[in-house]
Amino acid sequence: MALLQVQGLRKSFGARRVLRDVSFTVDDGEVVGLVGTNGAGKSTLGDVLAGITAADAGSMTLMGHPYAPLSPDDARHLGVGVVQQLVRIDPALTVAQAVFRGTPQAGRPQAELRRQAQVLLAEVALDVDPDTPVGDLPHFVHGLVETARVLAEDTRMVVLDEVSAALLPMEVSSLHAVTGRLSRQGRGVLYISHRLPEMLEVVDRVLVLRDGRIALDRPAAELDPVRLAAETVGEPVSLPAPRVASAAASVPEPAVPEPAVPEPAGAAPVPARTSPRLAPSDEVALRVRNLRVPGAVEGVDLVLRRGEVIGLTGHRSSGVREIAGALSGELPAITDELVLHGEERCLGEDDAALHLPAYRPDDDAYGVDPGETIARTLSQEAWGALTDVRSEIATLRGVIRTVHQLDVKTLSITTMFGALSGGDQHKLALARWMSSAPRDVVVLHEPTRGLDVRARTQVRKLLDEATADGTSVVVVSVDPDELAECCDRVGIVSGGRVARWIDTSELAVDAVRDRIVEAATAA
Ligand SMILES: Nc1ncnc2c1ncn2[C@@H]1O[C@H](COP(=O)(O)OP(=O)(O)OP(=O)(O)O)[C@@H](O)[C@H]1O
Repeated sequence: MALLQVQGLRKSFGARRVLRDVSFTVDDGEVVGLVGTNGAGKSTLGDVLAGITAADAGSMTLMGHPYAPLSPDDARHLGVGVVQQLVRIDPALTVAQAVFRGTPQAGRPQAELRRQAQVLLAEVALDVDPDTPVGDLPHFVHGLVETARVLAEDTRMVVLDEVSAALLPMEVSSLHAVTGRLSRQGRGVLYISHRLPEMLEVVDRVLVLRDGRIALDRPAAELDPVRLAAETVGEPVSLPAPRVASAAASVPEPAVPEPAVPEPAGAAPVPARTSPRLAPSDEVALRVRNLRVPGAVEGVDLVLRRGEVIGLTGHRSSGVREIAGALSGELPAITDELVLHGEERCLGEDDAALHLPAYRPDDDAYGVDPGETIARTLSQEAWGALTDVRSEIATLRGVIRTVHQLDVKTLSITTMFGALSGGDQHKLALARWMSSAPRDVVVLHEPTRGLDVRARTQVRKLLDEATADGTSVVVVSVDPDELAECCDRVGIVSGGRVARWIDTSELAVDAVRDRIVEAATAA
């Protein structure tokens, strides 16, 4: 008998039919991956399992008993724990209180909870003091605190909704160790992720949610990331090409026409390749010599050419966040030399004025009002300045074009921004930010986080357009695939310095990813 059985689940939001007929099972001790494009309905399914939202039709059983939770507490009580995507824990709680909230242990003495929390936090590889207020933690840590809470609970089924999205490769390994432990305890795990190569390492079976149904249910051993990406979008996908290539090394388009429908699983899909772009110019957009942030950055030299994209990555305590903070002016910094757009500048002890515009998906609701419509969100200031119906029509056409180009799953541009899926919100927020940021030198934190394979290509196109216009970009990321796909060079930060630069030109994306992981692990 299956641990969890889901049969004919349906869920609509107004006219938007998200889950049309979803049926699947999860067995005791089984780790099942759930993938789908942005807006496919993965979190909606997680929310139904968590008792956050009710299905319109269909049935579920857990351990053979009817399962229809009325709230997250009810779901936990019945045996299902869910770590939600974009979870926000009450900032006033300490980490120990957050880990044990709602569990049978919650009433135990604080000292005991503190001790037990320390053990669970170590299991999820989270190096924080259990007395730290949750409000002091970066957002990505909330998912790990919730994962520690799941370990403290006595649930039979666990849903992990994009917990790995903002984690470093070594942190993902710790998460996978936790997943393995849950499985050995006989618990079932539903693991939702867009990071396909990593996901395939940990799951037994994969479900693809497409067009409101489970379009594929297959053992992980029979899949690879390229095939799975194709199954996810329902058509052959582009393999990311090296970002910069000489004409001789450029990868030709496939000679065979692409089939309109997906190949049946078992036959290799025909991969198209995105074209590599030309090398950036020799003109220096930013030169920083001996950048220091007291206590964190020991002396970093950066040279960023016009139209170039460089990446920075490293362990949490490597200093990479502080380098980014210094570049965007959030942290005071000192340099021996600073050249920005050909102009010599000076950063002294009292003058930390390097204010490069920075985009962060971590910002609450991406700095956008979630109650505002897509139309207003994308048209921004221009909306208030509209003087006649023609400019209004032109603005709305632009909004519709963006929504269409970015493949945002919505029936109308009057939909509230906050009602979009996490990935669709991120895509639109980034497009909005890129269109309003000065065409200059910018810092992007994890520009493809939580995006499906097609959306990653769209973001890369946005980057290519911006760099072709002369913008230079510093990408700060934990995800080696993102760095490999987006950057011309990647700096591995360790001990407050760039320990090594990896040149991505003319290398396949997998080769770059392997080098980044190897260098970051060694550092
Ligand atoms: N409360 C809501 N009101 C209206 N529409 C909603 C609501 N919640 C979800 N939706 C819609 O349901 C669809 C599925 O969203 P969901 O968050 O489940 O997608 P997802 O597969 O998790 O996507 P992502 O990978 O981007 O996180 C989206 O089109 C979204 O706009």
